[in-house]
Amino acid sequence: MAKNTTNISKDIQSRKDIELLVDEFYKMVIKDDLIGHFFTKVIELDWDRHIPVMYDFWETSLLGEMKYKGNPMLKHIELSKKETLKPEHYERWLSLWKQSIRGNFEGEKAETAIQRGRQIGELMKIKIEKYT
Ligand code: HEM
Repeated sequence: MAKNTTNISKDIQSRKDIELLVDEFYKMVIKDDLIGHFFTKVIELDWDRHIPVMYDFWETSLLGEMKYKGNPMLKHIELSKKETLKPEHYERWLSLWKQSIRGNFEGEKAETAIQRGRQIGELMKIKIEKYT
């Protein structure tokens, strides 16, 4: 059998794994024709601040380290007031999230990460419709 030279077949287990995942995700996001501009034009993100927040968010969600203390719903309600978040935006977000997970990890946490992304996205859609 060919030697596995990638880290596929390894589950998400550490902060380092989360960092790799989030970095891979954002590499795709900023180039994306449908949602990239939310991060580069609608909000001119301070990446040095935003990226560690995302590491903390996913570390909290997947590894149970209670590092993230923000309110993502509120952030996206405010975002959607600037440019409406539509179903196709959530779909693309989820599709990129899935690609970055499936391309790098495999296992229980990897599946949980996909489920969480989907569930939180669904919840955002409902809340944003209600509050914008
Ligand atoms: C339509 C899809 C989405 C778009 C276009 C989007 C875009 C953005 C943008 C532009 C920000 C920065 C907001 C700011 O700092 O003012 C942000 C923050 C964030 N997003 Fe999303 N997002 C989407 C979906 C999601 C989903 C489904 C999740 C979670 C599973 C998520 C988690 C977060 C978190 C945790 C933050 C950081 C909030 C904070 O600073 O405390 N996003 N998003």
